[in-house]
Amino acid sequence: MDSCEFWIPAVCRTCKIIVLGDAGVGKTSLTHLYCTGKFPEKTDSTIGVDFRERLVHVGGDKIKVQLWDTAGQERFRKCMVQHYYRNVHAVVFVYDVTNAASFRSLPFWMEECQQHMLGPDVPRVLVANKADLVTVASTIEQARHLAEVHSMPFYVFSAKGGSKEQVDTIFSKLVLQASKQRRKKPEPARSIKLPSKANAVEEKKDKWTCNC
Ligand SMILES: Nc1nc2c(ncn2[C@@H]2O[C@H](COP(=O)(O)OP(=O)(O)OP(=O)(O)O)[C@@H](O)[C@H]2O)c(=O)[nH]1
Repeated sequence: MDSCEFWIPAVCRTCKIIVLGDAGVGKTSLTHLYCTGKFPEKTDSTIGVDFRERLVHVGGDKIKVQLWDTAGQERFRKCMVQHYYRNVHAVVFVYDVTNAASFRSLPFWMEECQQHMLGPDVPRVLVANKADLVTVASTIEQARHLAEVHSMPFYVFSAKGGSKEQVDTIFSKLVLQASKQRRKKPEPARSIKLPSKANAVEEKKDKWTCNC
């Protein structure tokens, strides 16, 4: 992981990426690989959400990539759903090539994004994970087609066998796209707003600038 040079003005931007897909498709493994460079030997079902971060340099900017590794199991996610979708800058959809049901669930995850006002301007990618276990009857061609229809980059990947460079390719393109997208958007009008105490923590998280 790159680190902030302590003597440089400590300002960077945060890019919030949510990782969505059925339980067990490898969301935790993928985000872990990106943030630590290693495939985790053991993972537990995510409850609610896990956060992982990595500092990267994109086109001269310092960006804190904040990954929201969401729970795939409905019972572990329903209380958190509203929080996942606040101020999202990019989305990673993951399915498991050995699990056709996880492929069939993709429209559900896309629909959920839409319901939470994530429009097509929010960059997204589709990852077909566990390619090391790929079988003849795999869904890869259908997934490639789905990605094309939704204008998403598509990656056939293995969090287990994939290298740090490969996982970096998936995320760095997404972060670059998200940061370009953000530049296009006008700054929100400045107004005086007194946040309630309950919202204060969430408000703080939503800001693009941070001290790190
Ligand atoms: N062979 C193989 N196994 C993988 C790969 N990615 C993840 N796994 C395994 O699949 C299982 C589930 O992985 P997780 O990363 O916990 O899946 P998840 O999507 O985060 O699951 P939830 O937190 O329940 O939503 C674990 O046993 C991982 O070791 C992969 O690329 N290849």
